[in-house]
Amino acid sequence: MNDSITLQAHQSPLNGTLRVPGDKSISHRSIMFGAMAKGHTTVNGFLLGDDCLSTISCFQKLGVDIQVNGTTVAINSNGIKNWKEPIDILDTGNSGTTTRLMLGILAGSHIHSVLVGDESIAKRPMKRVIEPLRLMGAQISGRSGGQFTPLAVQGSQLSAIDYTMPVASAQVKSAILLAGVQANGVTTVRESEVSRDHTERMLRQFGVGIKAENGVIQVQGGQTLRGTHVEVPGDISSAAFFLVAGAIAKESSIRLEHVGLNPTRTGIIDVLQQMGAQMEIEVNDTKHEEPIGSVTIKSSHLKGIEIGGDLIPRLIDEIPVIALLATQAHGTTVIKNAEELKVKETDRITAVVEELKKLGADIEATDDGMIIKGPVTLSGGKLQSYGDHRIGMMGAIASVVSTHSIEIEHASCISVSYPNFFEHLRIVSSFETLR
Ligand SMILES: O=C(O)C1=C[C@@H](OP(=O)(O)O)[C@@H](O)[C@H](O)C1
Ligand SMILES: C=C(OP(=O)(O)O)C(=O)O
Repeated sequence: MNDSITLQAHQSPLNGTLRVPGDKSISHRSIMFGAMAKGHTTVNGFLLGDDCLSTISCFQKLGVDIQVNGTTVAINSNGIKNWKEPIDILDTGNSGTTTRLMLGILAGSHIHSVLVGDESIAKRPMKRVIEPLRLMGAQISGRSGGQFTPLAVQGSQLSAIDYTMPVASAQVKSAILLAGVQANGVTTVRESEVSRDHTERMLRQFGVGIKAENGVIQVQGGQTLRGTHVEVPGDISSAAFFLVAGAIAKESSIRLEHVGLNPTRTGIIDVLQQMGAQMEIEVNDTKHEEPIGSVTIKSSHLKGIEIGGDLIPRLIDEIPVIALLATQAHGTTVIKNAEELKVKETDRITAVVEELKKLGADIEATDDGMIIKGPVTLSGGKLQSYGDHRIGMMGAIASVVSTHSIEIEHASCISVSYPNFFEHLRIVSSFETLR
């Protein structure tokens, strides 16, 4: 597919106000929980990205009535027990979240289904979800003993487990909790590093009793979800690209409004603060389950830092753009404990290092992250996206400081999480304001 995009070297100030599209993690869950619930659910600010559209199409194949009107979605369901068995495969596209959370949901249902995704999904590890689900009694088979898609799920009555997570993963945690809501008994999930907690927050919103304290989450099985209203904040993972752009471009100021500021997701803000970025944060909405606010960032003199430990799950998807940020910081930035990057849409350690090197960055891969030395003047060139939206956007943002134009190959993959990304990049580079 020839869908490359060339960005002229910008090197001028960036200015403007943006409202980034809805949070991807929350958008997925709003559809899943609305489909599981009895009654009517409305969603505001839904992300019309390819991944979330895959989630909608899977539930429509299960017979759930889902109406999309712009970024508002209405879901009418009689609960899981009334889903119909699909005669077609459920296509989860490029979405790890859809694939893994649906495994947990479908394992406890009454139906048979087959989950298939794209080439990237076929390489991503599913054993981490299948293993705990099988301990609950799930009947799942797939390639290599159920490690990879396509995966066939024969729904059955599940039993609760007490499970200690071997990896910090909100997808694994959520799959177990969503199976747990349907199981006999109390399911306990223990995490040593806290991962995003949207599932816990949203289950509460749907009327489910759930306890979460000090990394121990417990849910009693047999509870019924009740339809509700979900307000989706802007995605901080999308905002991250413009936070970095504003910090590294000269004489710039970018304001991002209506962004989700859930503390399990704001590692990027911690990193920018530790690097010395000029930033203002206002939390202006705490009436919904998820805190929402505005972040303004200005061109900054940045210094290299060490990023690792329990900060990693709080910024895992932002690491590609953080690596770009580090190329413009004074000193050395070390990113460690981030081996999970190897099993995302692509191996993001290799992809980031290879592509930033093409622009002249001083960056080297390590077993669990990367080491970046800065500041370095970035050149231009032809970059690969590897079909990975976050790698594509990292390359595009590099053009705000590069000396020559940057071509991004297969840039259409960016619509997985940020369909109007290039429009927003144009807005901040030409002083317009979007409301
Ligand atoms: O639960 C979620 O919505 C997500 C969890 C993270 O994945 P892991 O659970 O694999 O860390 C993240 O990388 C992904 O983009 C979305
Ligand atoms: C890893 C990501 O998503 P998923 O796991 O849902 O494919 C991402 O959006 O960066």
